[in-house]
Amino acid sequence: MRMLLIHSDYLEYEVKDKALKNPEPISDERKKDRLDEVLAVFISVEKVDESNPEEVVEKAVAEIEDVVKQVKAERVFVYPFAHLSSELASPSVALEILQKIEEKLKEKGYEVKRAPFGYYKAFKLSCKGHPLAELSRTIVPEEGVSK
Ligand SMILES: NCC(=O)N[C@H]1[C@@H](O)[C@H](n2cnc3c(N)ncnc32)O[C@@H]1CO
Repeated sequence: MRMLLIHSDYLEYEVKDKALKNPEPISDERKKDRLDEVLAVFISVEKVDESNPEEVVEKAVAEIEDVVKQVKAERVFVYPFAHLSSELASPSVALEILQKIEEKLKEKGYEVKRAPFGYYKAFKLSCKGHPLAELSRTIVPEEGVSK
């Protein structure tokens, strides 16, 4: 999994078109959305993640929480982003992992939104520009260790 984390004044998106034959079904209110004072987390789920999705979710949540605390972000935007890797996981596995990341962060008490999966989206982002405002993380499951 590859993550690009941008501490932002805001992130807003608008769904434009389907990018997959069967994108995630979404309600009207999720066609456009915005969060202010947010840690935007752009995530490419990778093929290697399919060997242990649970472990990858756990590690991703830990990394996101670590950055949230460092930058003192007030909320998190999980953003599916298929452009950080050339070894992408299947859409079904990727969506499941992204939904689990959202769920676990909410369980920890964070205010979280997740941008719709399987669409082309317009987005606006205002990066805060401080030294920790732009970070990347790579997460891989342990070799052959399955729970
Ligand atoms: N910018 C627009 C876009 O990326 N659209 C992507 C993601 O929303 C989603 N997607 C598909 N596979 C993946 C994956 N492995 N990881 C993350 N997202 C994925 O499906 C769209 C087409 O690839």
